[in-house]
Amino acid sequence: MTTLTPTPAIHCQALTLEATQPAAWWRRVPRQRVLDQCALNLPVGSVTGLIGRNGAGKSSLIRCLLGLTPVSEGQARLLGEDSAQLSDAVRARLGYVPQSPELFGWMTGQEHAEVAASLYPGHDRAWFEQLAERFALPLQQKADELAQGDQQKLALALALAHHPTLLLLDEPVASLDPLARRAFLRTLFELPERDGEGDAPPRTVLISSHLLGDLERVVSHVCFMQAGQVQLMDEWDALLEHLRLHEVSAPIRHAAVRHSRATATGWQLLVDERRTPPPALAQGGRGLCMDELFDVLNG
Ligand SMILES: Nc1ncnc2c1ncn2[C@@H]1O[C@H](COP(=O)(O)OP(=O)(O)OP(=O)(O)O)[C@@H](O)[C@H]1O
Repeated sequence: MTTLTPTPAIHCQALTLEATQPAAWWRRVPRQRVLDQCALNLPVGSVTGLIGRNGAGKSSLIRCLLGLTPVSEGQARLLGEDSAQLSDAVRARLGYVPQSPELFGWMTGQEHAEVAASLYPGHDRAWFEQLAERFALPLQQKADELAQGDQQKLALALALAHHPTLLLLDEPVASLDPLARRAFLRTLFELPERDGEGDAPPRTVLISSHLLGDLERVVSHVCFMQAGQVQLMDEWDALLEHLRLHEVSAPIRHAAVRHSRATATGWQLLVDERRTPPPALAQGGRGLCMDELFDVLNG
């Protein structure tokens, strides 16, 4: 009997984007590749935090996944279709919020909703208005007159209003105040249940953010990026359970050591207990929160 593997919501392999401009003079090592052989497999219903330092390649990856930036090599698939040739049916199931909201400055929130309704057959006006109320968003004001955070809220409400099956959010909460951030993250969490009713597939979310405390509360998976590469991609609960930080005097090379870095007093090793560590690393060590893991991976 053959077992069918469900189609992932996002799949990419060997995704590479060559830099089109010369490397900046201030970079010590000229960067030829904005993305370098990125591979991802995000199951339907997952909420994945995309994490990395400024310039790691998060926005570029999201744009390549969406087919907005043509890749130099490799392939990406969203909801089972090639990103470079998405059908209208798949486009109608996507929600995207770019880092800087793309709004029409002269139009009010209500007018934006009318445009969204003409583009997305599934646009749900009542849900859009509920979201606006939840985010305390003034819908009668022109986008140009909205504060930066309110512009971001409008972009979020518009992206959520047609109940997308797959949401790609590029630093969606960076300008939101703590109340609005909590309201948004609560909404994000509620959505799969809401759409899980009936026959609708659960929602998949890829969200980039530097607010790791927030991400830690909502994600099922994490993808750490560094210098255009996927550094670590896994289920967050599995990393919490199996990844341990060991402080040692000398580095140890072993398949269980996922990352090592020198410190002032010795070495820090990130050890994955699922890979049968050597005796010296089989016990001890300590678990890490997302902030600490970020520090170790980028230190
Ligand atoms: N077409 C291009 N040619 C050359 N360099 C590029 C190109 N596109 C992006 N870059 C550079 O690649 C790097 C990755 O940019 P990107 O915006 O994807 O990073 P990011 O992880 O989203 O950063 P941030 O957290 O600051 O938003 C940056 O240094 C950017 O300037």
